[in-house]
Amino acid sequence: MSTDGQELRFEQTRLDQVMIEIDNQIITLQQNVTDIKTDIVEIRRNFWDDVTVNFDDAHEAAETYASMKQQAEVLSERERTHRHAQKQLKTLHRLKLSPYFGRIDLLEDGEVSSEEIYLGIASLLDDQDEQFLVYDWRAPVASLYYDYSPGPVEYETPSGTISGKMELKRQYIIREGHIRSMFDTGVTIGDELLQEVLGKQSDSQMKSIVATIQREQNRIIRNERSRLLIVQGAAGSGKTSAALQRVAYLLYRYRETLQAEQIVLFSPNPLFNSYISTVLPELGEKNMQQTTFHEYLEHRLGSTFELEDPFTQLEYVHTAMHDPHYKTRVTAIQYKASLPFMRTIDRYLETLGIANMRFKDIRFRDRTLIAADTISQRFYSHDPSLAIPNRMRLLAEWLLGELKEIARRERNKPWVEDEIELLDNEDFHRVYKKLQKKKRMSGATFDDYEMERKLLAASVVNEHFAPIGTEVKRLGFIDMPAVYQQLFELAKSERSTLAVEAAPVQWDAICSHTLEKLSVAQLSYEDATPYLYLKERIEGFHTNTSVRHVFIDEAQDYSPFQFAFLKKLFPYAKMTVLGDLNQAIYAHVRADASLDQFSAFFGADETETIILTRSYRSTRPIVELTRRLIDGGEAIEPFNRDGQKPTLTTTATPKEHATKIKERILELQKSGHRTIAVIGKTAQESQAAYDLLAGELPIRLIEKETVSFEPGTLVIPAYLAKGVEFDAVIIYDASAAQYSREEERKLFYTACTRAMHELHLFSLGSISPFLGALPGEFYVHEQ
Ligand SMILES: Nc1ncnc2c1ncn2[C@@H]1O[C@H](COP(=O)(O)OP(=O)(O)OP(=O)(O)O)[C@@H](O)[C@H]1O
Repeated sequence: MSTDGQELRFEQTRLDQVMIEIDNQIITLQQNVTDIKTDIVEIRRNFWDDVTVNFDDAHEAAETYASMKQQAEVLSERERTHRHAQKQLKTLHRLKLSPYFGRIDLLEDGEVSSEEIYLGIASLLDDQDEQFLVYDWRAPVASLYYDYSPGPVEYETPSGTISGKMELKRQYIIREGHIRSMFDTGVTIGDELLQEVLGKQSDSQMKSIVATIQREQNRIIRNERSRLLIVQGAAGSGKTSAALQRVAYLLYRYRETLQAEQIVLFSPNPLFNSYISTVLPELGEKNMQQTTFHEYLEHRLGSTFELEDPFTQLEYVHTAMHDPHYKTRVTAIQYKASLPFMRTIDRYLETLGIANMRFKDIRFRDRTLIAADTISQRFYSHDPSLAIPNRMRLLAEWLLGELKEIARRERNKPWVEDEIELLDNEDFHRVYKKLQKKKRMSGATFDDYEMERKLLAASVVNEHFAPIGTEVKRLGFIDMPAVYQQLFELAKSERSTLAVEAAPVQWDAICSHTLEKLSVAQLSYEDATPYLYLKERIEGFHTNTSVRHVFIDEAQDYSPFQFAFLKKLFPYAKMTVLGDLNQAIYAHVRADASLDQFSAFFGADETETIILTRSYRSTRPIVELTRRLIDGGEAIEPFNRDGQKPTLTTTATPKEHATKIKERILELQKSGHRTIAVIGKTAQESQAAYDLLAGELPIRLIEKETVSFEPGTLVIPAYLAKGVEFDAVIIYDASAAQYSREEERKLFYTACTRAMHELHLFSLGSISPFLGALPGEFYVHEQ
């Protein structure tokens, strides 16, 4: 229902007043900022003038120190105030663009008149600092706006529940100081506003959704109780959006204790990182830490192995069906992702506590200083009831002591003499000074030459031994690759005492294949987490205790093994995992997997699951088609936004195929779409598509290394398009040749659900059975 002219005038007048207030505050604050800056420059310039420097005696030195400290404190207080004022100024400028988006009139129980509460991206107080002209959308009272329609309401505050009656709920679209439209809304947050927001052209960056957060999404954003929050949501249902607004909410709610650095988001790929990077700054918050699971693995394992990335693994799964090892590898991918495999490693660790731990010789100049056997004997001489990492630490201490002894003996070796001859003047000078100091200190007289030689020898040896010591401190004497390799050797041998839990029938072949890879220092993606887990259990877990919240987006792509690992890694963090099993594209995700598997990690009491079924990204006709591609798709509700039906074009030859796609791209460009994506099944197919199209159109190929994209036309493999969206999507080849195996269904679904306004499918030859199974009414078939 739209409101009448008088109301509109009232609202515009109020808005004008708020705009004037914002301008006034900007002017005052700007002046403040300039003054503080002048102060800072002044303090820096005169820092030493205002400090009395005198080091004549201990008392004067202490005075000097105190005066310097005081001056430094004044400076840092001014700098803090400056940063704070700058932040406020930025907030005011953001408010100026659109001071608020909603209003609720709340009559609290026991009050005689209602309060008009305006909601925006930040709070704004009047010039007396008394009345809220705008409330931050994260304030407790603001939850009413998202949770209720007019009528009886209640909300939680830190001091208890407040109840009352909501008499009005209104929404605005404000641009440059003018109310462009306003609606009084009912149950959901205005369809009109959502229609307007969702109907816009996409960008290469995600936008914030604070003005139109839906009730279910609000439950995710404001959830504070659960240790583990699981969000299962259809494609385009706002999982990522809810996650990001949740970060903003947590930073506001716990602003005294929580820093952005204590929140980590695991995202599906580097491109996605840049896609979402502007949302939090837009909301006036710093970005949380962002990484991909692979980046983490790489950081921990990169130099030991040639580490396969998940996209290469995916590429293999979708292109190497004719490889004789294919079945073995796919089974290995699934098994190594499982908890039975983790438990097998746990059992292996128990056996290592008793025998078979693998060590490296500590070597120097082609000589063994301490043999692996000696290290092993020492390791097993420790009390076996001590945890392995503790025994390793004791071992490292012992080795450092041994090395010190060896270093002392080493000083008389001929190579040391030779190196001394090669030393330059500076080294001699350094030793000479040391010698003088020693003499002064001891008051002794000794043979300078003899002493100098000794010192030089010690210095030469120490320099060579320092890296060995560092390596020992890093526990580099453990032969980790051999320990991991041995797991497969032992598990394979028939006499093995190591029971492999739930071993697949191809286990022997898996062992042989894994050993082959390891022998050339290659670590497959499926081995990376188990390897790191084993390493951590031996060396001691590198837990991160400062992180308070971990967000895992696209959680369906994480294996139980990886999730268990992450839980150990962040022992004090609450977890928010968001996913959609219909978009599970990795081979390690079992067909019967469910996000509920994660709940076992924390137990039912500490876990909450929220299901999002409404899809906002795509138009109704697109959702009508895409939801029929998957099992259980009838539960997905399209948001009622109209648009063209998807099209399907079948072509007979590659030439015709390329021509038709080119024509379609040109049409889409003409009709004003900002982002157009040609989505290939794999990198291989995307490269082929790019080669065909690039000569005649301005088009960009997105590869796994690409970290950001600009609006325009691009070719992208489906797995890199995960989490991202485009105005128009062209499925490069929706033929049976590309998408017919069950494993390809989810990849196909993921690709199609990237479209916001238009979806065009092209098929070279006969169409995919996934499409063939749909009634023709869901797309327009073009020849
Ligand atoms: N409440 C909302 N108001 C406005 N836009 C919304 C809302 N919820 C979701 N959207 C929009 O819908 C689109 C999809 O949202 P988002 O990417 O967060 O979904 P998702 O569930 O993470 O999707 P996917 O799993 O397919 O990657 C985005 O353009 C987002 O801005």
